[in-house]
Amino acid sequence: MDKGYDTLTEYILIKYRWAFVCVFLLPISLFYDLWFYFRNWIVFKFTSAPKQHDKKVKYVQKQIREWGDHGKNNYMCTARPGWQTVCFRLPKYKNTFTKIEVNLVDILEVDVKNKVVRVEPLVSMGQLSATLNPLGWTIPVLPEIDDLTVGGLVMGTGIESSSHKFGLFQHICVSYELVLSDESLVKCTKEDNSDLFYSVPWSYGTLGMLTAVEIMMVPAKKYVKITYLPVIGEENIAKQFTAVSTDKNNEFVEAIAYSEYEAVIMTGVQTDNAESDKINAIGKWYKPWFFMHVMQILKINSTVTEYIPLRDYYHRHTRSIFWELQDIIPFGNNKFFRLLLGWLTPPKISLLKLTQTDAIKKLYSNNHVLQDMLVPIAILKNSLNIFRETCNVYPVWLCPFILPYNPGMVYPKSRKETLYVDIGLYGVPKVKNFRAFEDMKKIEKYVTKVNGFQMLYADTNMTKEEFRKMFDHTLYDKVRRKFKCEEAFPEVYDKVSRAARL
Ligand SMILES: Cc1cc2nc3c(=O)[nH]c(=O)nc-3n(C[C@H](O)[C@H](O)[C@H](O)COP(=O)(O)OP(=O)(O)OC[C@H]3O[C@@H](n4cnc5c(N)ncnc54)[C@H](O)[C@@H]3O)c2cc1C
Ligand SMILES: NC(=O)C1=CN([C@@H]2O[C@H](COP(=O)(O)OP(=O)(O)OC[C@H]3O[C@@H](n4cnc5c(N)ncnc54)[C@H](OP(=O)(O)O)[C@@H]3O)[C@@H](O)[C@H]2O)C=CC1
Ligand SMILES: CC(C)=CCC[C@@H](C)[C@H]1CC[C@@]2(C)C3=C(CC[C@]12C)[C@@]1(C)CC[C@H](O)C(C)(C)[C@@H]1CC3
Repeated sequence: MDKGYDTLTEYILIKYRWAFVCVFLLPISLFYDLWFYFRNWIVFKFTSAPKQHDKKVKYVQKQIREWGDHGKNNYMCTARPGWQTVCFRLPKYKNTFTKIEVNLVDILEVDVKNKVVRVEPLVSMGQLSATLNPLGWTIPVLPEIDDLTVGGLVMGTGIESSSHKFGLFQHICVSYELVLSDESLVKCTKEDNSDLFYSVPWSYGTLGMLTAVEIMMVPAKKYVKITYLPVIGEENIAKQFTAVSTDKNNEFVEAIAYSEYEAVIMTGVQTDNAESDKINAIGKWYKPWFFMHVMQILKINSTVTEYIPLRDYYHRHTRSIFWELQDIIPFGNNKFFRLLLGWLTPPKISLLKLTQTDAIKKLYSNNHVLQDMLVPIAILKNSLNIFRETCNVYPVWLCPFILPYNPGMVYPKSRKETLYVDIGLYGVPKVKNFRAFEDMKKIEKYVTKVNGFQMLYADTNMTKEEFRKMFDHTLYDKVRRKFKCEEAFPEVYDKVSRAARL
């Protein structure tokens, strides 16, 4: 038995998680997907969603009224079960708060004239790209995990390789409709109720219940022409990555760093015309995992160009859950496994969460890093060095984004639009004697010092004071007082801190 496991059962549950995943979770994931697919298809066929919307919003209002009638004696949260969310842990508060059913799952209107799509909060990214792309449209920032929802991305945040042009998910949203704690339904935009509009992003459901969102649309083309540029050398990586991120001709920019010295920078533009010998439908079940495919290009060490079908590009990290699936199904990228069972992957993140044992949770808590840190791109090299010294996790995901100087919790302290970069650390730390709490706290302190931000789907070890230092609560506090949120919802920190999550 390997060192580090307390019991034989713990050893088996962790080492052979793949057996459970392959035999049970993959087929269950398939049925789960099919069910939602057909349910949505029927909704679409009978175009009943817009009519149902008002009725469903009234039901949200009714539940909030009842909460008021019952003396407002505890906080409210959505009734969405914690295991369904794209977040590492389960929210503890779902057991104690009043749960409001916000069962709004439909795309309401595709308004081609005004280039806006109106959606309900439980619409997922997979659903949105499947619906809009065949119509010749897309949203400018489409975060890549299929199961991410509009509500979660608005109330938290979302990022994608087009964010260097368009910003974070909230920056492509035109309006939000919310039911507030006094059961009133309000719509907010940059012009109307602007304080509320700017306070909603990163508020994690602590201002009201979101019922609809209008999102900008842009035309979609058939392919993304992607150029892979292998880069060697620390200095070069930061320099070239910054250069391509500031070039607005690039519609998509991301990089994967495989070590301190090696990375592949990827830039893309949409096109309808492809050279047929260079088309690569990376989304097909038998194709290698995307990060492995990119690693091969690093080995070739010369620039490669390919044409990837748009939806395959958007969901390129879905099949291997970035590089997380290799720890769960170690042979998942094997050619035979892909041919035979690749079409069943990935297992649903929600079902993985639902079925994980305490031993696995302990392992991920103590010996796995799952974090996205957002820092100004000017200090990319220094940040990579600090993260490597502290946890040494590779591959590292790099995704640039523009952060406008808008009111709210997250803006550049320089008070002018600034290019930032999301540094995604997902994997097993290779430093000796990794101490999850202390080492991540060190990183959080560094990120605050450089005016950066932590993505809050991940664990945060900050205290409330430290959290308030990273995220400016001035406008948020004002809006909470104005809309009487204090009696209805906890503060963000009390929903995302370690104490609030299991
Ligand atoms: C509210 C609504 C409105 C729609 N409007 C239109 C329309 O105006 N015009 C049109 O042609 N089609 C519309 N559709 C149907 C949708 O476009 C089809 O689901 C899609 O064509 C299937 O594409 P695919 O086979 O490539 O998906 P796949 O490649 O099989 O799906 C890949 C992944 O995308 C996600 N996904 C795909 N489809 C759905 C779905 N329907 N619901 C939830 N998740 C999904 C899943 O996560 C799945 O894992 C609508 C669907 C909905 C729910
Ligand atoms: N590429 C990317 O950008 C990625 C982003 N993420 C992160 O994943 C999370 C989104 O995951 P997802 O599963 O979609 O969302 P979640 O269910 O995790 O929701 C996130 C938060 O939004 C609140 N919320 C969701 N819907 C509503 C609503 N209708 N009204 C009020 N509050 C609402 C939830 O409140 P409550 O707790 O009350 O349910 C919760 O606090 C975000 O935090 C995002 O930053 C993760 C991976 C990739
Ligand atoms: C900004 C971007 C692109 C963020 C991507 C974040 C993903 C890599 C994260 C989000 C949720 C996440 C933490 C998750 C996991 C891996 C990394 C994920 C997918 C897994 C599947 C790892 C295995 C775990 O046992 C468990 C199932 C709990 C989690 C669930 C959430």
